Amino acid sequence: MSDQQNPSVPAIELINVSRRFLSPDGKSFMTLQDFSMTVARGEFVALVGPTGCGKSTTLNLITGLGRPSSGEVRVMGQPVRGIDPRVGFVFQADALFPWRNVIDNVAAGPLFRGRPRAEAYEAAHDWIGRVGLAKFERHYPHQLSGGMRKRVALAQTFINGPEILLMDEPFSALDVQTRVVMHEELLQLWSISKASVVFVTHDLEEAIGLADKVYVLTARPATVKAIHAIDIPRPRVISEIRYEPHFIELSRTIWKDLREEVQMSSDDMKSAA
Ligand SMILES: Nc1ncnc2c1ncn2[C@@H]1O[C@H](COP(=O)(O)OP(=O)(O)OP(=O)(O)O)[C@@H](O)[C@H]1O
Repeated sequence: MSDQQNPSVPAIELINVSRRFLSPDGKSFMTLQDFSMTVARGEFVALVGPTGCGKSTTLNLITGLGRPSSGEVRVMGQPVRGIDPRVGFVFQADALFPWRNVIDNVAAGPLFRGRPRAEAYEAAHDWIGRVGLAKFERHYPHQLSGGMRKRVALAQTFINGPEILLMDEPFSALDVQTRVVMHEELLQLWSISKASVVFVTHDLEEAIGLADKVYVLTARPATVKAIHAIDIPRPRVISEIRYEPHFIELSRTIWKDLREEVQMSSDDMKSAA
């Protein structure tokens, strides 16, 4: 059996990864340093850390958009060498085509991948139904609410059957109630898809509610400060678990780690200003 198919080979591995950038004045600085992370197949990992520490950079290395300065990044046991069709993304900004209606947006991925038109549209119709937008197939993005656009983005991503899903603050622009609805929607889709997820967020409650593991990153250069296993049973009802004593206890413990780094990062920014 090849590494690609072997379920005991992790979906994602970052092994002692460092990433160096040049600042606008030409100085070199480290964003990630000796950063190691393993995401098992079907695992949901959340990354939290102070602003600017290197969370999006980490996702870029997994996508193949960026390359590590040292260390290794592997997807399904193989070194990352470029954009991998098994990887799906959902970012903070919508990636919807404003000139296409909902069904054309959702069908775009399979069409691009060469699926026959009738098949692509049938799958799009199915996915739009699954995210609760059956009555909105002919609407254009500007005619939808922020939450509805996110549902389209989820359908647009899951229709391609990603084995790995990278999410960079996907729900941060939504109001609190819509976010909770989207969390439940995402968990539902994820439980069916069995994708391995890396979810970047500033919101600790969001991280705990969704993830199997929460990685706390240090202030820049980011390295792993702590890994917290979230032993809350699934399926989870996000709107309810956040009031449970164990959830509050986890929040308190993880925030203790995170707070120190947020403080350090804020002090660094002030001294650099
Ligand atoms: N291509 C690049 N060239 C130069 N510097 C970069 C580049 N990409 C990122 N950086 C810098 O690397 C650091 C980490 O950026 P990154 O976007 O990964 O942080 P983040 O943790 O995702 O931030 P936030 O929480 O604010 O979204 C920042 O100082 C950023 O300015």
